[in-house]
This record gives sequence, structure tokens and C-alpha cells, in this order.
Amino acid sequence: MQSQNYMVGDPLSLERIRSVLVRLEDTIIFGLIERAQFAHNPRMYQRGAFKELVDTGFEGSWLEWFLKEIETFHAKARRYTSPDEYPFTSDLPDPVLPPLSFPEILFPNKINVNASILSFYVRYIVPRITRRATLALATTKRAKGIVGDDEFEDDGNYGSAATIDVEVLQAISKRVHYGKFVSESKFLENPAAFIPHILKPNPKALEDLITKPEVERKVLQRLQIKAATYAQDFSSDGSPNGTVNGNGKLDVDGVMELYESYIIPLTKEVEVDYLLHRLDGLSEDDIQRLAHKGTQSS
Ligand SMILES: C=C(O[C@@H]1C=C(C(=O)O)C=C[C@H]1O)C(=O)O
Repeated sequence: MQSQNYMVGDPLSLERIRSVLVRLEDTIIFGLIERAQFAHNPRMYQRGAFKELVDTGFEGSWLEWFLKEIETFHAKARRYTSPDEYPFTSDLPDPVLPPLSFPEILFPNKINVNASILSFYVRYIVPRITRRATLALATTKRAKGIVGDDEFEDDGNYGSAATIDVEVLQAISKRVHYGKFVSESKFLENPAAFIPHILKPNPKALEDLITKPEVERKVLQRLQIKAATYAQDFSSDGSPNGTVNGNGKLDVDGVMELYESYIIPLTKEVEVDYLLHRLDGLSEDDIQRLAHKGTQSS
């Protein structure tokens, strides 16, 4: 499985890299709209809750089992040989296809923050964006005289909801790990600015160098407009009919929180971690050449 994203144009053009991040906003927002159509279904995220049904000995959650099964197949199709694809599952099988020759764009690294992504998605994002569907379900069940709070958050759509969860998680993972391309681009633009804080590790100084407040402000401004627009319902002639009491297909504030509290900070964490290891294994001469190169690639 080959991602063409970074294979077209200058792979380290910051403008082109950012355009991929912008496009992933749509993928993530529409995935959240789809997930918001189902109830929270907390059982899906409880480790061991389905262990008598899934693989013997698998101690993970329903969602983690879905990830393992889907990523096992995708690994055989060489999805994770691409430098912009990162699995949530460890110990995946080797590809059945011969390796593709990817251009060596990123400095060799083993950064994978998917465990953090899975944690914040399950603990904070799913409960938040499924509130409306969960409330509607509880109202319906109460009207039918069904009692038992734990039932109120469960519509039984474990397969559909997990399928969408995997798609959203893969899009968030790609977006966050694209921070490596951002970092490589910024590093090669001005290696001398970064090298002192790598040789004498200073994560704060590196974070200050990669942080672009104006870019972040525009990301959040664009997201708010996109989420509010996509959250609307549209009448049969295509005209937007807004939202009812601010309730559209999606919790717009939830999307903003996802980016402001999780996606952007984690992207910057990836950028800084990538930079901290950017000189690993290089000789003094290599580093000196980099320090004097400026905007040429190393
Ligand atoms: C991704 C970049 O690096 C940082 C992270 C950003 C983000 O996650 O949206 C935006 C700007 C920077 O603070 C970038 O410069 O485009």
C-alpha cells in the first residue's frame, strides 16, 4: 500500500507538507461526523470485555482487536513500509509484496506516538463527540421503560463504530507523524539554529524554534469554519439549513478541543523528538558540514 502524499512535488516543501495537514482535517472531521452517529459504546474500549469472543488469549479491547486484525492485513500489503504510515499494533507480519524503493527523506527514527493517540481518543474524544447520539439513545430507552444506566450508552453497533474509530485513528496518526516531515523541512532550512540544542539537548528551545503561533491560529480558525459548515444539515436542494439549537451532526467545540489540546501539541512533540535524534550517528565533520549548509539538503 503506497502513500502518494509525499511522492509528488518537493517532498520537503513546507507549503506542500502543510497542504497534506489541511487535507487531513477534512478526513478527520468527516470521520468524527460518522462516529458521532453511534453511541459511546464504552464496552468497545474496555480491555478484555470480549476476550471470550475474540482471539484466545487476546487481552486487549474490542477496538484494539479491530486494529490488530486490520493492521495485520495492511502490513502484509506493505502499508507500514511507507514513512508516512505508523501502526498501532506491534509485532505485525512482514509484507507479502516486495519492498518499494522510497526516497530517503526522513532521518532514520523509530518515533511512534500511536499509544498516546489511542489513549486520548478513547478517553476524551469518543465520549465527547458521541454525547448527542448517546443522549438520544438514553431518551429512547427511557421512553421504552428500559433501565440500567450502562445500557444507555450502548447501541450495540460495535463493528460499525470500531471500523470508523480505526479510520479516524489512522488519519490522526498520519497527521501527527507528519510532524517528522515538518521537522526535517525546518531543520534543513536552517540547521545551524537547531544543532546547538540537539548537541546539548534542549527540548524547550527546539519547541520554541518549531512553534509557529500564526500557523496554529490559522489551523484552528479554519477548523472552526470547516467543522461548523460540515456539521450543518443540507436540504434536498443542497442549501444549508444550519443547525438546531447549535446541535449539528458534530460537536464543533469537540473538534476544536481535539486539535488544540491533543493533535497540535502531539505533532509538536513528534517534531521535537525527531530533532533531538536528528544528529544520531553523524560524525563531527557531517555535523559541521550541516551547520554551514543553510538551505541546501544534507
Ligand atoms: C506543523 C507545524 O509545526 C507546528 C505545529 C502546528 C500544528 O500542529 O498545526 C502548526 C504550526 C507549528 O507550531 C507547521 O509549522 O506547519
